[in-house]
Amino acid sequence: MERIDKFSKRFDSTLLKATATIKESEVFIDDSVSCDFRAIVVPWYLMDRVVKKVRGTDISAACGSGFPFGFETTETKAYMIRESLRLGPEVRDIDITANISAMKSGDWDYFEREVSYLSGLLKDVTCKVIIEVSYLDTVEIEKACSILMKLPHVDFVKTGTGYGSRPTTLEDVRIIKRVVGDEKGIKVSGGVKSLSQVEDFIAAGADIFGSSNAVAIYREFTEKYPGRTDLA
Ligand SMILES: O=C[C@H](O)COP(=O)(O)O
Repeated sequence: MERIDKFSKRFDSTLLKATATIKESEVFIDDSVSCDFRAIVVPWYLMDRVVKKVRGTDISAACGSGFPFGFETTETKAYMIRESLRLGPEVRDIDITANISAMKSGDWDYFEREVSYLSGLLKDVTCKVIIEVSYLDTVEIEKACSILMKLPHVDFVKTGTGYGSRPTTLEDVRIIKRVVGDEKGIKVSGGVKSLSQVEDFIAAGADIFGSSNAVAIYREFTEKYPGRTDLA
């Protein structure tokens, strides 16, 4: 797991709502760069703009594969990964959405085969797998995580897309943490809106966050803890 020593580096700052415009994305990218977040995510067809803006920094231009339901064929998802990596070395993260239908069907062989293949394409890039916990029961979350534990190139279990049926809960994170321990990181995403939520999630085992509200949360942090670089 990567070392995090700065609060801003806990955030993948995301703008993925359906109505995101080019202008809004450009302002969003500039604001996110100024906060020095871990990564920036905008609609895929605009990711080249992120790549240009983060060049020369350690901010990652993070791309998705199969967002937001994971329904594409495995080869289509592999193509999305290869296309993303072709944007440049600034793409240091790929967030793969696992096939939610396969998980709900109990087709865990498909889930494992697909994620194993796709994560294998990402040996030098951080690989996160979104399991969209809002649609899973406890047993399904545990099953998905136990499979991800077997896959060496999976770095993070990611909880959601922001398009699920509910925000991630503390209990979701506790369930994941019980299975993955310190072997995999946990990225909480979907409904993360405030600093107090972030503090509670970290206490439950979360490491990093995907949020469309990262700029506001970062400002809340700097106001609440002036002079601090990270949570105690
Ligand atoms: O993948 C990250 C999501 O876009 C986060 O969505 P949200 O912060 O709007 O819930």
